[in-house]
Amino acid sequence: MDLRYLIDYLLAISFSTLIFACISEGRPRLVLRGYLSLIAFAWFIETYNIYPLTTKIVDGVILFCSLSLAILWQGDLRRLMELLGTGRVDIILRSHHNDELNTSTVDQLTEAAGRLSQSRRGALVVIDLGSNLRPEDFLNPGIPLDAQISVDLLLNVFVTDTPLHDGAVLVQNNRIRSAGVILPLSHQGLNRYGTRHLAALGITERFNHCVCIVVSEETGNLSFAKEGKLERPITSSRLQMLLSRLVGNPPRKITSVPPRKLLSDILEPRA
Ligand SMILES: Nc1ncnc2c1ncn2[C@@H]1O[C@H](COP(=O)(O)OP(=O)(O)OP(=O)(O)O)[C@@H](O)[C@H]1O
Repeated sequence: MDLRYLIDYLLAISFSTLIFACISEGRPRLVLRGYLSLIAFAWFIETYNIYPLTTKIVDGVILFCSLSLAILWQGDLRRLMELLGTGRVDIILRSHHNDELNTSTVDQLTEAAGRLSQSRRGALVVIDLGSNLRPEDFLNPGIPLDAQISVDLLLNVFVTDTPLHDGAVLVQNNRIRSAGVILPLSHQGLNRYGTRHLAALGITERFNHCVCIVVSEETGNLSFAKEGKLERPITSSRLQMLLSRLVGNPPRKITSVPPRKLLSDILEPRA
């Protein structure tokens, strides 16, 4: 066999395996399997070139499927391009986050969030768990702090009318890297959520290995964003449990701060 063909087959198999390795969810894997099978079929009939009409039809179907997938997965494709463009191929290949939280960070974050919630002070904390977030990933990278996490510091940052309270706090490697960070907004739920919550959705739908804690100024409710989904309202014990899962330790019992539920939250759509 021609060596070029052998290299071609090996490259095609490696590339397909790589794509499958990057997609962990069941349904997208099935869709991709169907799409790749179609491409293999098209290649087969084009190679022998004896059925010109069938070739044309299969080409048309592939074009249609490619366009449909581009529309269906536009968010994922954009994220993929962003990661490739910024040279972070390792994040695409990594299936598990490896920048884990430590228990002290979980305690400090939970306590600060609970106290901010009780005093109805709006807050947004992004926790980078291996996405290796960089200044270019934000609309505004904010002010670098590189400080040890403490409840007092978090409470201080989110005091209204101070320069840093607007925007998010970024936590990386169990330290506060920066504050006043302006995150990209999500386009989902535009008339359901305010900008603070849309910012939490925006960053977590672009980067899988990061989570957000949101404290609503309006209601005092706590929310937790992960993979572009928002869980709210949650109690601080639930928050501790969610964060503890990122450490890998079972949660310890703490005094629960019940979420305040407003009728507007139950009835949903917000203007
Ligand atoms: N893109 C962003 N990145 C980070 N923080 C943001 C962003 N947009 C808005 N915020 C923060 O959210 C605040 C405004 O919150 P807004 O009331 O619009 O949203 P919300 O989701 O309704 O929150 P809340 O329930 O606290 O009112 C701003 O003062 C700012 O601190």
